[in-house]
Amino acid sequence: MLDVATARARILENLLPCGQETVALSAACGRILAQDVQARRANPPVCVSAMDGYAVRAADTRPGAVLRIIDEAPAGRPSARTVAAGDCIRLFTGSQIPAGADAVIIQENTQRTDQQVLLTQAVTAGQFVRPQGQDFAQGAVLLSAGSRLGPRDIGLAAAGGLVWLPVFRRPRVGILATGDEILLPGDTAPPDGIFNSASFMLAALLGQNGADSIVLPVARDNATSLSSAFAHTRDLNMLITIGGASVGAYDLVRPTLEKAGLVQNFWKIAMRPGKPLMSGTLNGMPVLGLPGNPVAALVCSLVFVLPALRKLMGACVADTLETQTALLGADVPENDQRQDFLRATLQTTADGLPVATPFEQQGSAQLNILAKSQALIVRPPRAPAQKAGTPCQIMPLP
Ligand SMILES: Nc1nc2c(c(=O)[nH]1)N[C@H]1C(S)=C(S)[C@@H](COP(=O)(O)OP(=O)(O)OC[C@H]3O[C@@H](n4cnc5c(N)ncnc54)[C@H](O)[C@@H]3O)O[C@H]1N2
Ligand code: MOO
Repeated sequence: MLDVATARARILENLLPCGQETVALSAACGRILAQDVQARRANPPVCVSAMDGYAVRAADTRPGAVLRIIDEAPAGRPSARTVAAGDCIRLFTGSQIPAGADAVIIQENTQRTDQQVLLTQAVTAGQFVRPQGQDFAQGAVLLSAGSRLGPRDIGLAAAGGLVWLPVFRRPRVGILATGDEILLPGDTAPPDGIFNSASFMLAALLGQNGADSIVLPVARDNATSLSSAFAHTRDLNMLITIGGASVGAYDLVRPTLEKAGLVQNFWKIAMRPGKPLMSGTLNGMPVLGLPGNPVAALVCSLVFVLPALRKLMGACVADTLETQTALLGADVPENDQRQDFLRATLQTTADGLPVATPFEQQGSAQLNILAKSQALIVRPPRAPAQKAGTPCQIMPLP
């Protein structure tokens, strides 16, 4: 059986971003930038005042100096006058600094009498002046291709005068649950039916991570139903199947996909939960066949589907699984040949160290325990028995 790291690398190696589109600033948060973005103008575009006060020539200022107020220039209404020796212009935070002036004296350090102002202090050249381009110059690269746009990036792009941003398309990911026993939540018959938890869990996870996730109608455990479902996947960027991946007589997903033209990349990996994972391409579209046990489907989604999605979105993906160090909160036994992903709670010691305590029950159908877990403890194949307090690797759960 393939190890987890090799399986991950083989899934990621041939994936390409889904193409580009432009979106308005207001729709760009969370998207991945497809090209570098340059400022259309400098910020600030001209020298502006950082305070409410008077534009002056620093050389004219000293305690007791009296200056003539020759104009008033609110923000957005620059003065056409030039500040000559002995002059000043009334201005406000954000006002353009008028010609001739090189500093701003704040109004608290002045006493105004009609058209004159008495200074109580001197100021130095440049005081309270925001120079043109202080934040960024015209043409400066504000945002780099491949970055995920957050609220602060949107603010920066807006400050640079951008209206539209080039982003990678949101990958369309189809989620196809399979199984004769699978019901929509809310259905009542048959009484032994299993509610489709996995599709809704994965749709939420993928939607939260930038995909357009499409929950497809459940396919039944027969070749006719499965082939008809596969026929409707042509416009997807990735297909995720759930269930029917193992070795039972009704596990028909892989054989039916093969009849439809699947080129198999691999099937079965040394992972718990997640052993029957399958990877391949159907007419060029990446396909991941996840195990039906919903906890296995979720763990495989975190380890394989999310990195694949990031690659389809044009984002950077680390070469290896990203884990953090914690201390074991309980003894764990020797591991077998499968890399283990144990559901665990997280606490913090008085020294601020994270402690991960695995649940006693680790069933791959136990969604209640999954929902109460905060992390997965990642144990390599053949890890020896370890005592509580030993360092371990964890993946925090979203
Ligand atoms: N003889 C063997 N049996 C099994 C093996 C094996 O190696 N030899 N592997 C086991 C492992 S590991 C897993 S994981 C499961 C995976 O099986 P399948 O992918 O074929 O999944 P199903 O049999 O279709 O379903 C398993 C289980 O999950 C429930 N299920 C399925 N889909 C959903 C869904 N969308 N939402 C909620 N629950 C779902 C289904 O009812 C079953 O109970 O195989 C082991 N067997
Ligand atoms: O490894 Mo299977 O994937 O849950 O039990």
